[in-house]
Amino acid sequence: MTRKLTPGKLVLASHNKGKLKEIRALVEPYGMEAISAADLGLPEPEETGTTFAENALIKARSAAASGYVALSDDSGLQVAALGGRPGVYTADWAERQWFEGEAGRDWYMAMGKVEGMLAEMGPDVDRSARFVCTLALVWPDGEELVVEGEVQGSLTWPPRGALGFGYDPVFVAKGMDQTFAEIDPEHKHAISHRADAFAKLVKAVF
Ligand SMILES: O=c1nc[nH]c2c1ncn2[C@H]1C[C@H](O)[C@@H](COP(=O)(O)OP(=O)(O)OP(=O)(O)O)O1
Ligand SMILES: [Mg+2]
Repeated sequence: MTRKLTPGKLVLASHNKGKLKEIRALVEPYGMEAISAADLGLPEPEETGTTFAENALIKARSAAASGYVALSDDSGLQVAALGGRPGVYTADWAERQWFEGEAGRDWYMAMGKVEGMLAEMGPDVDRSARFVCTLALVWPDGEELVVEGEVQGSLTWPPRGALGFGYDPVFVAKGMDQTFAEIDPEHKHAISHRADAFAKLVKAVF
């Protein structure tokens, strides 16, 4: 049995603003006060793992050195026709850029790269894809928990919608017509890979 999480401070070991917003909304109802790794001045570790779980553990272990329980999220898009790519390299496919004085990633370029590869395969290419989310919870004394969630769907082009982040404008979940960037955040929280993983975390620690 895993240790339970008691209400209090929780470090979110992510430097992605879109994710931070979603994870905050997920943990706050459980009485957790979410602080980001950046707020604590923690460095962003290099994600040298080859699996989502390895990278999630690298990020959470690094943040747990702060003395607080740490929660990280390593996630990505797996496209069937591309043999599961970009997968753990999803963030890397969007080059780092500076937007209005802030560091960020060029998601439009990344979505275009995926679309270009699919387009080369012809009009009948299998457009199915899934988002994967691995959450790692690490206590400062070394206890660890890893859970994984997913959502199945397909890719659409051109991108639609301005909500969410990352690849949301091109991802349509199974059985839906709207992209993840066109639906309310509450709706995305109910069906996303992050919500799926979080539900498993809740079962284990709350
Ligand atoms: O719900 C999502 N909607 C759209 N795109 C998403 C989603 N979830 C993950 N993604 C894409 C973007 C993200 O950047 C990459 C994961 O890369 P990943 O290394 O886990 O995150 P990151 O570098 O952006 O932030 P950090 O490592 O500081 O948590 O997959
Ligand atoms: Mg990352």
